[in-house]
Formats: sequence, structure tokens, C-alpha cells
Amino acid sequence: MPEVQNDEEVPLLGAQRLGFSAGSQRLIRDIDLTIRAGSRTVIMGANGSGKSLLLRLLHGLIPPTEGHVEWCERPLDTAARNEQAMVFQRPVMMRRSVAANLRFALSARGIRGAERAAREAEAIASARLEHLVNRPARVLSGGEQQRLAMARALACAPRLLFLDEPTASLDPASTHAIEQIIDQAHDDGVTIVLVTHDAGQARRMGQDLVFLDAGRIVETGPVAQVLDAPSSAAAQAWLGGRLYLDPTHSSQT
Ligand SMILES: Nc1ncnc2c1ncn2[C@@H]1O[C@H](COP(=O)(O)OP(=O)(O)OP(=O)(O)O)[C@@H](O)[C@H]1O
Repeated sequence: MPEVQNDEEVPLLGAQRLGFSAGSQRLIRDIDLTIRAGSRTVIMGANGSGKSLLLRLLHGLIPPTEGHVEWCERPLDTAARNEQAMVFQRPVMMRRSVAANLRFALSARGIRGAERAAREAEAIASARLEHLVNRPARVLSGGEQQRLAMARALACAPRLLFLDEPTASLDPASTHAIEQIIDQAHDDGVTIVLVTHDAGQARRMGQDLVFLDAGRIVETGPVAQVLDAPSSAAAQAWLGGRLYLDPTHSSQT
């Protein structure tokens, strides 16, 4: 089974024979994956290869139609999901101030009073949002909203953070700010699973790379190894800027 390697030996998240079908379309299939505590895993693949779908399955946002996901070797339930967080390419902001968005997320996890105030202040400082704290979140720029989305996710102290193309719409400065927040979170012990199309970002942020094609893992390995010397035809084509259509695989089979 392809296994993501890293220094620590604790299997935080595991997927066994994970699959998702819609009608006759097998959109995700035969995914065996282990994410160890403290690792930084990058998921790459062409548009439509199933990266976002896989992230949603791993986070328990949608139920698999085949196989299962385990958290610390136990079924992925609501309590387990509360130990994870996810940030999307386009953050969803509530019609409230920056501070109120943070407070709401913390309250939803049962965190109130002095603890909530302390976490809110820490999150605002770490995302450098002090000057925007009373502004309606929905009028923030894309980069500011994404910093708030990161702050909101990390304020809940997740053990694992899923990131689905978090900088795809951002300029280089905002991208750098988000990457700094991810680095800090990782230094603080948060396990990172990042979907990106940006090979530079994969090199900066990742240790292990999982390459998807047509809903299945076709290659795994250290980021530099996969990017510099891909072994799969799909990764070779994608890195060479070519569309890859594997004649032996169809989503209908
Ligand atoms: N809930 C769903 N029901 C049916 N089909 C879906 C569902 N979610 C995603 N799909 C389909 O699954 C395929 C993979 O979608 P997904 O969004 O995971 O791709 P992706 O690799 O993240 O692509 P991109 O790089 O363009 O964001 C697409 O063809 C999409 O239309």
C-alpha cells in the first residue's frame, strides 16, 4: 500500500480501499493512504483528478461509497472531525465582523469565556488581522479573508489541517503570508495535508507527495523525488504541461 513516510510513527489518519462513486462514475478508487502525525503531505494531480473529493472524504465531509477512513485507528466520527480543520480555496465568511467570525467558530466547538478570548486574540495576532478586527469579514480582500480562514481553523487547535488550494487566488505576498501561517502551525505540531497545483509551493511546504490521476494514487514519494523524476506517465505528463488521458483507465470501469 502506498504509505506516506515521515519521522514519527503515529498513524493519525488512514484510508483503506477508499472509493467514491456517483452513478456509474468511480471518481475516487482504491485509495490506501496513511498520514502520520507531524507530517506535511502534498496532494497533486490534474484538474478533475479527484483531489478535492479525496480531501472531503478524508475529512468526513462526504461518506465514501467504498472502504473507510480511520482517525488514530478508530472510525472517523464527529469527535475525530473536531480534531481536524479544513480551509478551502474560497473561504466562506459569515456576515459578521472578523472577531465575531472567530468567536462563532470557537463557540461552535464549545470554547467560551476567557479561553475563547485568549484564543481569539492569539489567532488575530498570528494572522496579522489586528487592524481589521471589527471590519465585516465579507468586505475583506481575498488575501485577508484567507488569513482569517486560517486563523479561524487554527484557533480551534486542530491536530490535522486540510488545505484545498488555499493560495490559488492570491498574489505572491498573500501566498507568502499564508505559507508562513502554515509553517508556524506545523512548528506547533499540526499535521498538514495540502492540495496545490503549484510545484514551487509543493517544494516549499511539503515533505511527501501523493499524485492522483483519475481518482487513484499513481505515485507517492518525497516531494523533490516525484517532481524531479516522476515515475508515472500521469505525473510526467502533468509536470511537462501536457494533458494525460490513460487509455487503460476509465472512470466508468
Ligand atoms: N459530490 C460529487 N458528485 C458527483 N461528482 C463529483 C462530486 N464531487 C466531485 N465530483 C466530480 O469528481 C471529479 C473530481 O473533482 P475534484 O473537484 O475532486 O477534482 P480536483 O482534482 O480537485 O480538480 P481541480 O484541480 O479542478 O480543483 C470531477 O469530475 C467532479 O465533477
